[in-house]
Amino acid sequence: MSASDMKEKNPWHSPVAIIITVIGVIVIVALVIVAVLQNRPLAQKYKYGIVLDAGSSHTALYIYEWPAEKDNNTGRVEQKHSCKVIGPGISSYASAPQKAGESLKACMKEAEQWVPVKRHPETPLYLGATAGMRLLNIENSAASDKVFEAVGEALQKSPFSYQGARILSGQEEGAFGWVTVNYLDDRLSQGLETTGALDLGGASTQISFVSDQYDGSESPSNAVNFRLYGNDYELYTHSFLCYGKDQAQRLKLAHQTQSGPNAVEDPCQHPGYNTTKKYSVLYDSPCVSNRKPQGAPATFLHTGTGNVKQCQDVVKNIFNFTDCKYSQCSFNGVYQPSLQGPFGAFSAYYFVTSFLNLTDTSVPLEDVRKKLERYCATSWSQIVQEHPGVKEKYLAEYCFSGTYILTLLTEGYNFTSESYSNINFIKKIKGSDAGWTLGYMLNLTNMIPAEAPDSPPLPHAGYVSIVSICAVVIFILLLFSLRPLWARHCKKQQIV
Ligand SMILES: Nc1nc2c(ncn2[C@@H]2O[C@H](COP(=O)(O)OP(=O)(O)OP(=O)(O)O)[C@@H](O)[C@H]2O)c(=O)[nH]1
Ligand SMILES: [Ca+2]
Repeated sequence: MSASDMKEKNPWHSPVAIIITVIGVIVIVALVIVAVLQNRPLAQKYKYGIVLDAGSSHTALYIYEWPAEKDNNTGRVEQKHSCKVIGPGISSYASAPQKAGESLKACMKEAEQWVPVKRHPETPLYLGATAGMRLLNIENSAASDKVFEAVGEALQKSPFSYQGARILSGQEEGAFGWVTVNYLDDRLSQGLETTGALDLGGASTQISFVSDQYDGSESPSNAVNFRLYGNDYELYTHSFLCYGKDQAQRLKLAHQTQSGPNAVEDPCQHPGYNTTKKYSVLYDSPCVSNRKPQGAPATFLHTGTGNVKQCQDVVKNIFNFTDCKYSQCSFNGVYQPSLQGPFGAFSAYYFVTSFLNLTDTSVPLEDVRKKLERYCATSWSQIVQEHPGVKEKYLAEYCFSGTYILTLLTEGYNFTSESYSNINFIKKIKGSDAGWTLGYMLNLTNMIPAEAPDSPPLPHAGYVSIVSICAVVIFILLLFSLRPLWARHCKKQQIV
């Protein structure tokens, strides 16, 4: 037998064997590629969104980040960075609107550093204004328009995709705060019992929670309906304009100055506190402007007596607990269903309680009151001496703010000694600030689906295992199918 004959008759060179081998190799390679690529977590690429929270007391910028794939995944949006704008809130620039725009520039530049350059044009940028601009709009809508114009001009110059600036309604502010807290806690995606949200700002305060008692039929204006991840939520929410802590302080002082316009002896200030204040500043807000005493002098002397019980009585005066046309109310004739579930309390609730070491709500309410009593009774000079790094503006307010918070929670919202322990004073959840901004962005970018997303039937490791097993089985079958050819080949070799 010639060498060429051998080559022709060699079963390894028969067309069937070659086809089987080629197909086998292709199938195995294809399966391995599929196993590796299928459902594989791709190299992480991120998308970004920016929200400016134009509050009454200041503006803050938040940058959010999430993986570019699977936007709908639970709890995947995280706060990457925040920047506090230097200066007051944008509503304070009513007489110099241009400065409102300029004040945002430093934080906008910072945002450019935090978001990768190639993502700039596709990154949405929103500005939401809250109670400060609501009040300015009531007082002087032309001035409020000018502030928005200036702010819009400044933001349009940024490389981001500017989506507009607007005033949020109190309802939106409350509802988006609730979405943020529950999203960050992964409660929405898992259909768990939700957490109520308590937000205390400078000019307004919000309460939002789900109650079995509330279906929106009584006081429909307090209802917000959501369908999120396949679950329906009927949320109760209310925003009290003028009951943020700065405006509440004005309401209280306005009440106090009614009885003697030259001086206010204030139980909510520390003994020894002594400052001359301008009436024009105190009454420069629609929350109190109609209460200015006739023929009041230009200034009044504000002194402290540091008595928490009397402070509580003065604070109670700013609430109306008597008028209620509903089955039950919080205050000022506003309907509120019975409190239910845990609550997250953020913004000034947290600033104040953390300063006063009162964030532990397992401490009985009576002990909390006693602690506050001791704090308020401490002389102003001692307070200043003990807190050298703290801004005097804040320092002068903690006695009032602590008393206001306890009064608002217990007398206003009807938290009892027992339900008080359901409150968690929080600043951040898993690294993201609690507040309305994240909920606002999730809503505007449609990032929370109404229906539960389809989860893959198997995790990535499961796909790889199954495909590997298939590949091994096919390889074994291939070997078996080639066995007769291999046997014939060996036989021929022996003959030769
Ligand atoms: N003690 C303390 N107070 C703060 C701090 N930051 C803000 N505040 C005060 O806490 C109150 C609430 O602050 P924010 O939650 O920022 O209020 P805002 O968003 O400007 O106001 P709204 O538009 O009513 O929501 C205001 O009286 C602020 O002056 C802080 O770091 N420490
Ligand atoms: Ca706020």
